[in-house]
Amino acid sequence: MGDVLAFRDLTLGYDRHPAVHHLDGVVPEGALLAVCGPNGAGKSTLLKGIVGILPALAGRIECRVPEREVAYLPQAAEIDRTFPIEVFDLVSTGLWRRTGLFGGIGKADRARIEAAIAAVGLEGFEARPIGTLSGGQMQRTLFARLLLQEARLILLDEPFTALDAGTTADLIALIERWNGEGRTVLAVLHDMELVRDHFPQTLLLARETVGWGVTREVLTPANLIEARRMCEAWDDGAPACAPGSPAVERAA
Ligand SMILES: Nc1ncnc2c1ncn2[C@@H]1O[C@H](COP(=O)(O)OP(=O)(O)OP(=O)(O)O)[C@@H](O)[C@H]1O
Repeated sequence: MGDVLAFRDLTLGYDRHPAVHHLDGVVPEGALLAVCGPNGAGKSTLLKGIVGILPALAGRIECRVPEREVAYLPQAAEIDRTFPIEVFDLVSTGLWRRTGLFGGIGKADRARIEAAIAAVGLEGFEARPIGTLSGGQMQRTLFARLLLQEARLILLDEPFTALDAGTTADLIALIERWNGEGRTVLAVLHDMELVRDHFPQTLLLARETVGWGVTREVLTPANLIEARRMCEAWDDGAPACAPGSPAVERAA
């Protein structure tokens, strides 16, 4: 198995101010990688760069997985819960890439959607409008959709924020199942204990890389202090130091 992602002197940012600076490294296929760092370290920005929402200011991302095989779960705050859609229909959108936007849902697909809803413990919630769900139920719904996507590369931005221990444990079990199937998972996480227990590899980011490798070697007290120091010292108004470059280079 090769690498699914490679970052080549990557700089990402907003209005030409870098938020992720000179990132280099590769993510091997099948990795279970935590992306950690203080608030404002550039973690969400990195995921947005990988999915192509944000073009590179300099350097590049090589993504060896076609777009249809990449799944992305943004932070809960970025998801519009007022959209009038029921749990079943939202979960069914996990099949879009296979069925097409207007493709019908057959009997087999209905069974798969129901199985995904059951797998996240939401049986009986199929007809509930998503606006009436609790935060934990909403996150379970989004994981059910991810289950149907069967993506090779799964990007999760703070998937456990504000979830109780039971919901977190259930969703971690799903992540470990995906990883056991050979899928690559990158998750932005703030809970260092959870990372140490479940994520073998960690990228510690503070706009630049503080450490990247085996979790227990990266998440040392010295590295965590250094990450905080680097973020606090960062000048948000600093210009990017190289001219613009193409966005994500992606496998067809
Ligand atoms: N849309 C935007 N426009 C301008 N600046 C932005 C935008 N989004 C993020 N930033 C800035 O980029 C920097 C990195 O933000 P990012 O959201 O990637 O951090 P993070 O590590 O995910 O933080 P957190 O842990 O707080 O979610 C921050 O200084 C932030 O203010």
